[in-house]
Amino acid sequence: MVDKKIVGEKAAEFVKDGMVVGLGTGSTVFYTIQKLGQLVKEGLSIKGIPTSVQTEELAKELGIPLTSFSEIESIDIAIDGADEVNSELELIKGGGGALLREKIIARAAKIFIVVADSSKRVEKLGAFRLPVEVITFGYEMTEKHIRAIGLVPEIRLNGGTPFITDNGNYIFDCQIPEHVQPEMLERMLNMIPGVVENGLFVGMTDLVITLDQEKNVVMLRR
Ligand SMILES: O=C[C@H](O)[C@H](O)[C@H](O)COP(=O)(O)O
Repeated sequence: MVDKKIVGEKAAEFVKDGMVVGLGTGSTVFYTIQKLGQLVKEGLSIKGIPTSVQTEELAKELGIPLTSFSEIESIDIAIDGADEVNSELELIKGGGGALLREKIIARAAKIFIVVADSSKRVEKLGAFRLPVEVITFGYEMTEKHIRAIGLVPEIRLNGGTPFITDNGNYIFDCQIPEHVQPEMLERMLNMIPGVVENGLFVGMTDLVITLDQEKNVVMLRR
């Protein structure tokens, strides 16, 4: 909890007056958003673009002005959490089900910052099952195709029924093969009809804000 707060709040230092800011989703970036809410109250002028309904509600509660893609040309900075980060700054995201909007916003951002306590740092991606967002039509067939490329998918449930994303889709949480290149897997999955997006973020992260064993803030750059 404390670790998430330290890295989350640190990221707010990168946000400057006048910026359009991609607001991520989850319990780490929660602290960034809280801090930004405080700075806005103190006079910081920014526009947020949220990656989920949950974050939109939080930002509204905190008084952070929001914008949308119909009003902006680009995003100056996006800040988000991650479920796993490797040494190449490749990520698995989507534990909270927000991966699709998160990837759209990360891709649109000039700078993409990840806030991740040390528990998220891994040598190899994959201990955390990879979230894959699929449309509901034909999802049984989509599952077979995902299985056919070597993954072991399991539909995400919420109280016994399929979890529904903010976009009205389902999520398969997938065990991924032991020796797989994240970039190749990201592409292969997105070629399957019915797959909308997957939680591999490759070549997108500019900076990871994390902690070392002594709890000092560490910046990992690409
Ligand atoms: O869909 C959720 C997002 O990808 C989150 O950024 C990710 O799950 C990390 O969340 P947390 O900071 O709560 O561990």
